[in-house]
Amino acid sequence: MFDLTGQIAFVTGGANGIGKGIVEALSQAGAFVIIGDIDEENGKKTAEKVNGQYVYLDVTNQALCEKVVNQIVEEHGKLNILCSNTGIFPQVMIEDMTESDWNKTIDINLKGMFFVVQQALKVMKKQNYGRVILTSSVTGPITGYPGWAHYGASKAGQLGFMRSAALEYAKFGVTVNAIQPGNILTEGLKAQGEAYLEGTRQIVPTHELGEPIDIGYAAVFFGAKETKYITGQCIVVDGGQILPEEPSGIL
Ligand SMILES: NC(=O)C1=CN([C@@H]2O[C@H](COP(=O)(O)OP(=O)(O)OC[C@H]3O[C@@H](n4cnc5c(N)ncnc54)[C@H](O)[C@@H]3O)[C@@H](O)[C@H]2O)C=CC1
Ligand SMILES: CC(=O)C(C)=O
Repeated sequence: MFDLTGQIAFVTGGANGIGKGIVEALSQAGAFVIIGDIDEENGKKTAEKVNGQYVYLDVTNQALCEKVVNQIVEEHGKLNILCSNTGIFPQVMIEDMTESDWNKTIDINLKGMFFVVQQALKVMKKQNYGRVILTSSVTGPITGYPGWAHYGASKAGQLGFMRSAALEYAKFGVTVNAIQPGNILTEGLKAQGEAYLEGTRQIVPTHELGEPIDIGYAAVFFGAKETKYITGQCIVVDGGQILPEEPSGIL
């Protein structure tokens, strides 16, 4: 079950953090994984670790997204799985938020996702097969957090995009699904500061932050040929963070 041997997978933002966890899980399941990231040093290291491949990719560059996806197909003959995972989450309160703050987060998280997914969907439609997996978040679609209004909007926007994409491509054997991580210990999350991390440990029922591989296993599930009848859906991977109705529900 869930054997990805022979599958070609592309993971954006795969050099570090959650993307790296996705790369490792897909690779463990047998896929050949290509990492697209602006971080060349760590991208190459991660690729080496899984006997995969690194390619420079800035998801805000539409022409580059097209070129990279086409190069993957030229070199490997196909693209079975796309994990659109790149994202940033700087905190800034609404009153202080500049147009540039807003644009940067939306450009990377939402427009960048569109640029990559659009190219992959074209290829997958021709193949009559594909698995597109977005890394969204609980933040935006389900929860909020001070300083993450632009971020939450980008992550909720991804799910809006996903539902229409799932409908447009269902008859071509392509599924489009999303993972909604809670708090996963990555460099990006560490940048929020120790007080944030400790506060979060207290409100997650497991009292632990997630590991990148926890998201990777959900990506394997959505990436498998067996999950062909699931499209336009989300899996929350958050250690139960969004469940309690009030604080005494956290034991
Ligand atoms: N860490 C967490 O708790 C959560 C993270 N997420 C989402 O998971 C995804 C990954 O987050 P983390 O691993 O925590 O972040 P991270 O900051 O640890 O890693 C992000 C990766 O994206 C790459 N990247 C940044 N800008 C790029 C660009 N323009 N083009 C290509 N690559 C670029 C970075 O080089 C890095 O490798 C993001 O979409 C984030 O919103 C969602 C929920 C929770
Ligand atoms: C960064 C993020 O989406 C969190 C912590 O939910």
